[in-house]
Amino acid sequence: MTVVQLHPAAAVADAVKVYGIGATQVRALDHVTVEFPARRFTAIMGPSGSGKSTLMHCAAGLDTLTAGSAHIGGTELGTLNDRRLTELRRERIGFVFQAFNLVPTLTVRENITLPLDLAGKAPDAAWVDALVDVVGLGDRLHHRPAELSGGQQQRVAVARALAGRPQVVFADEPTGNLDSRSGAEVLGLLRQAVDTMGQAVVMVTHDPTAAGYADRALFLADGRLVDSMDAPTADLVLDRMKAFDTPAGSTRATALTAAVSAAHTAADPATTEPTAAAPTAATPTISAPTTVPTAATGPRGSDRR
Ligand SMILES: Nc1ncnc2c1ncn2[C@@H]1O[C@H](COP(=O)(O)OP(=O)(O)OP(=O)(O)O)[C@@H](O)[C@H]1O
Repeated sequence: MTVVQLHPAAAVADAVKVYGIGATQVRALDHVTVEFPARRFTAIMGPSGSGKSTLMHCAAGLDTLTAGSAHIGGTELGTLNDRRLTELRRERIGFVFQAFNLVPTLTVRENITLPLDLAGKAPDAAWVDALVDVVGLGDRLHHRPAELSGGQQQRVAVARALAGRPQVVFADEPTGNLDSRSGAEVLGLLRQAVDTMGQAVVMVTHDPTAAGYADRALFLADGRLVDSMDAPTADLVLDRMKAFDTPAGSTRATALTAAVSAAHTAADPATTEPTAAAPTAATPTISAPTTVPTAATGPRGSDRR
């Protein structure tokens, strides 16, 4: 029997990020090791300034590490020149930002296919149609972003992130500008992308309710990975976040650092993918959904167990 070496969708190892020099130096990441498995939804949480965005930006190749390494699949980002890194971000990563970041002059459909157009690739019409159905914007395809609600715009952004069948979608506070109902729709879409399309999703959030949609929540404090929670619920995450506000919580966070780092270095064979077939833009890692849901999926805990 052939034994196949497996890779997570994304990972950082012993990641250090230092901003500034001398007295103004900030250690935003302090020896963080974490894997983001394929087909899993990971939430990154922690107090303001704990390094969440820095971790996401370095894992996604939007920023460079001071020390340590970052991988997308089997590719180490530090080995790529600027052109290859840009290609990798365009072809293997989907992004969803708090501010939607749609192009105002383009229609909904044009925004969804923009990453493919920029890459000079013909959109897979059946796949785009399936995404449009999933995000429920079939009657808005020729509208411009300004003619849509915030929630609708973010649903377009999610469809755009999924359009190229990326290896991983990074979402930075995707519900930060939305009311709770629109936020729930967007989170349901991300959950659905994981469950029905096999997508890996990594989301930075302050919101315990949002983290409740994830398979695992990671907690950062002072640039360190200090805790993790499988099958998080909003209440459990809220309780964990409250602990950061107390001296005891800080102490506990410090004590947990080593254990959590060690746990995350262990590969998860059930949720990783073959090295020999490390996906590229040409490797279909996501299959089109066979059914088109009529409503956004709820939090992981309520609809899957
Ligand atoms: N470009 C930068 N230059 C200097 N310091 C920075 C820079 N970006 C982030 N930092 C610092 O690094 C630390 C981590 O910032 P980061 O934005 O990653 O935290 P965060 O957990 O995402 O915070 P928030 O929840 O408030 O968005 C903070 O102390 C921040 O001030």
